[in-house]
Order: sequence, then structure tokens, then C-alpha cells
Amino acid sequence: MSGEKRYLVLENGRVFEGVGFGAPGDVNGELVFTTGMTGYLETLTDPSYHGQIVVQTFPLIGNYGVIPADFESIKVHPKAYIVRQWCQHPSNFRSEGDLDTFFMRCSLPALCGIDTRELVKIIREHGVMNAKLVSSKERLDPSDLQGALLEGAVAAVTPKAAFTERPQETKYRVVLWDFGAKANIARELLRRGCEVVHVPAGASAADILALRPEGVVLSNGPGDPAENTGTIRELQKLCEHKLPMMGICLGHQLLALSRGAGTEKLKYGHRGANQPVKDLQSGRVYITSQNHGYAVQNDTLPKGAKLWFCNANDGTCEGILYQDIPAFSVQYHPEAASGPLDTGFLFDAFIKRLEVK
Ligand SMILES: NC(=O)CC[C@H](N)C(=O)O
Repeated sequence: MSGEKRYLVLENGRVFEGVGFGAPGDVNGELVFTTGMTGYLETLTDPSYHGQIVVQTFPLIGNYGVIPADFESIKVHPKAYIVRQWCQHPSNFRSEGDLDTFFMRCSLPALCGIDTRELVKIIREHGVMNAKLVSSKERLDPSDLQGALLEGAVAAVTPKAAFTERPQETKYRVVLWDFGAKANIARELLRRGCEVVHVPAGASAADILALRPEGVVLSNGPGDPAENTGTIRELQKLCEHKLPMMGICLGHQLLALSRGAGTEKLKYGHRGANQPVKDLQSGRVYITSQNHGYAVQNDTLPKGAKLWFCNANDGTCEGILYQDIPAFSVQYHPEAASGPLDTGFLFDAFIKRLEVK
């Protein structure tokens, strides 16, 4: 642990002075907060956080240590990590160490000892903004924080080449279009007898069809969905083949864009494990895990796309049921990890569609 003074500088010039831990180094990124009380390992290893500085609203993080079996990918993705307090003596039979040692090993600079409640209130009022974590008072000038910092995010986390995961007994072949997929998406599919062929973001519709899948899952991923113009074009072509499709988070946004809908950046996004979404068919509300900054605009849904779920807090689009193609998509994470398993039934609904094909 460095124990040195570190400064968090916000785009609006506000500075928080705290104590550094984890790796040394100055970084900048988009500052976002997550409200999950647990699940910090899943958050740290979720590729959708690529390029962001993540603040945990829960004041004490790290109590159950570092458990590699809970990771959602093999890497830590945020640029920096901010907590009120981290636990120096984790207690859990599965733990392999503490956060500080882990962050030093994976080169993640972190900050503790600031008033995270005050910081989160600023983000909520001002909206998401850029920030930097620096260790010298000489670097407090925020003028280098303007503009988008997240361009090309998907390219940084998508696999370089296709690879396959096999279940004990294969019933179906599913392509997972992998924009930085969380591991639990593949686990949910494997558990249901799917061979999962991960394909990189740059795959074409023809590449995917050549694999002869029974269905396609579009994964989560980082950054602004609208910048993935090549993928959106290929997705449009793929839709003509009427394969069963399921989109999750970024995958949901890309599918909507390929059908002619628009996306927008939310003021501060939804990140946490207790986001309520309402099923507009049944009226039932589910508690879901979420991590996104953009959303599909409800008033841009094309003909053939029906709003299925909306966020019970702010009414934004949380899911679409397509009627002209055999596809549905959700803005939240049915694979949870971490978070409630309420909506795991969506994987069963997808498998059902593979059966009738
Ligand atoms: N988890 C995700 O897939 C996030 C999608 C997209 N990058 C967003 O922030 O909205």
C-alpha cells in the first residue's frame, strides 16, 4: 500500500484529497458510481467498465477478499477504483488475498479515505464526467479532461480470435458475439447444453452464419454503442436470416440501433445490483443487476419492436421484444454476477426458441 496522498480531480475542477492504495500511476477516465453492496470482484473484472474510474457507494469494500473463481473475465478493467474504506484483513475461506496486494499485481491505482457520498451526489447532480487520479499537487489542473475518453472501447476488450467452450453434453450451438462478454453469460448457456462459440466484435454476418449456429447471443461491452458502426451493419444483415437472438446490455443497444432505433447517454447511468425493471406485459417488477451509461430511446423504437421492460425508477427502456424477427434483448444483466437471479428465466426463453427452430 502506497499510503501516499492522492488527488481525484473532476472535470469541473473539484478536487478530493485521499490516500492512495494499489498500484502507483496517474490515470484519467470517465467517473461512474455503482451502488452494489457486494460483488466488487465481478465489478472489477466486468469488461464493460473498461476506461472508467469506478466509485463504490457502499462505504466498506473488500471484506471477503479476492476470489478468482468469482471473476467475470481474466483482467481488471476500470482505470482506477475509489472506495471510502477498504478491508485490510478479509475473512473468507475462499479468499486468496486483500485488495491492495491484488491491485498492485494488476496495476490498478486506487483511492480511499474520501467522502464518497459527497462525490456521488456531485455525479448525480452534474451527471457523469471525466476525472483523473494523480499523486502530485502540480497536476490538479482539469483542463486535460475535456472530450470523450472512451473511443474504441470494444476493440480493447473483444477477443482477438474466435474460441469455443463446450458443455458436458452438447444440445445446441450458440454464437456469442463477444464485445467484452462477462463470463457468466457463457456459463448460463453451457449449463443449458449450449456449445458457445465466442466470435470477436469484428466478425461479419457471413462469418457467423458459416458456424451454423442455432442462435446468437449479443454480449455486453464498454463504450458508446453508436460508435460500433461496422458491427451494427453486420447485425442488420444477420437479422435477415431470422436466427433466434438474445441481446444483453451493449448487445441490446446494438440490436436496437441495427433495427433503426436511437440511443442516448443517460445523466449518470444505472450501475448496481438493485435496479427495478417492470415487465409491461405482466406488470411484474424484477430486481436486476445493471451497468450501463447509455439507453435505447423509447420514442425511437421501430415498427416490429415492442417495449417489453422499462426501468421502474426513470421509465427508460430496459428490454425489447421484436415481432418481425425472433429476437429479444434486455438492458440489464439476466446473468447477474453479481446480483439477483430474478431474470435468469430469459436464458430458458432463449433456449426454447432454439428448440422450436
Ligand atoms: N454493460 C454494458 O454492456 C454497457 C453498455 C454500454 N457500454 C453502456 O454503457 O450503456
